[in-house]
Amino acid sequence: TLPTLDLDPFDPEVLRDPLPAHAALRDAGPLVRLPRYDTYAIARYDDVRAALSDWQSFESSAGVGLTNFRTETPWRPPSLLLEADPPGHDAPRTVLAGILGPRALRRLREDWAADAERLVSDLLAGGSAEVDAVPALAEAFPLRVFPDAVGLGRDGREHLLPYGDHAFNAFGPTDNALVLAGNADVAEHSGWVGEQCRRENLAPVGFGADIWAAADRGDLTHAQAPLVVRSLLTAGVDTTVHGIGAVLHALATTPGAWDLLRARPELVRGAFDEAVRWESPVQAFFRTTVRDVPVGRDGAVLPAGQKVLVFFAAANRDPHHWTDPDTFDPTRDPSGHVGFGMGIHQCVGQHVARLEAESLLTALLTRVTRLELTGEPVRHLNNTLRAWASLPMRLTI
Ligand code: HEM
Ligand SMILES: O=C(O)c1ccc(C2CC2)cc1
Repeated sequence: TLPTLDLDPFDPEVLRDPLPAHAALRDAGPLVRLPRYDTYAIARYDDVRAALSDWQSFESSAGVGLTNFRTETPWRPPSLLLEADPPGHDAPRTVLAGILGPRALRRLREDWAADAERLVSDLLAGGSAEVDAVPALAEAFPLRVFPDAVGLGRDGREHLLPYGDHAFNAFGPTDNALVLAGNADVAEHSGWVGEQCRRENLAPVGFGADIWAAADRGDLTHAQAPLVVRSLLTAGVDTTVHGIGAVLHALATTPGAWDLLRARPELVRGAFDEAVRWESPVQAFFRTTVRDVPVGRDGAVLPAGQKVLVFFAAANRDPHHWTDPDTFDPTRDPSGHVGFGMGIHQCVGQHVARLEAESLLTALLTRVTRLELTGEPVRHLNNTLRAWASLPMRLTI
């Protein structure tokens, strides 16, 4: 029989410190039963990679949360990328990959660097500064550059973070406290987000306009276009906010890391990916088995029609794959990490995330000689996101 853990991965205390639970899952075996939710978990690096690469056996179109779209109603119309499989997944993915690809982002590099310098310069106008790096940097920078890059209007942008936070909570159990708390305001946030996806509400230049132009070219249908814009608004804000929070926390708490990056700016992009590996802002997503599928090499078989939680975060700290996995090492080569996923659903916005982080970190590294915590960091709990609510820091010039 399969190893079983009476673990609730969505328990607030597990969300606050998931590392012991991830270690227990890896130690228990390649496939572990979680009877709490009548589901399963895969946490070892090799088995996570295998599951993510085998989209035919592990589908996304039944949803990547606990809710099984085959038998339950999703809280919002399913994503045409995240909650779709080939062939339906193919066109929206190809369109977004072109719009968010490294070449397409070249035109943003200069503006985002200048905007990061302005943000940092304002922050340091009075010399060294004590800030909460979450609102002042991790939230402020993405919310300055990404809505403009999408082509959103000025008003209502305060809906973006709470909408995304609820969306990420809603991948968990829909009756848990975090989801219930979010239900109160979700209609308002969701209504605003839906409005912004309409062609007439998007600027003539930006990712949104590019999506509608793809529909004009016939690469998408016009009915699909707003949902593809919605994907950007759902996936593109909270993730980068918490990715930047993670790398700032990692740099402030790893002796010598800040000095190293000031001396070797070519390490900046790798350091962000190392932070995405180390912290895994997106912790885990579900898949649903299409057939009975073997997992691991000890004969375990996952029955068809089952939801299984695929733990990116646990794989990213698997000692059988990574040397000294719990250490944030900006000189490590983090390639192969699954913090952006792996396979056909691998993050299509990863280049946007990297450019945002690189722009802000470069502006900070140029001006700040020392980055340190001045108080206890505070976690922001979410069913899917690993996040900081507060990072009290001193930026010394
Ligand atoms: C640090 C920041 C980010 C992290 C950690 C992250 C993480 C991920 C992960 C783990 C997946 C795979 C989901 C799966 O396998 O089911 C994914 C997919 C996706 N991400 Fe990101 N993401 C980030 C930033 C972004 C940004 C900035 C955008 C948009 C501009 C974005 C848009 C998407 C979309 C649309 C998908 C679905 C791709 C598909 O299913 O083909 N992400 N992301
Ligand atoms: O397509 C979407 O709506 C979507 C929502 C959330 C994500 C998470 C993985 C970053 C990705 C896509």
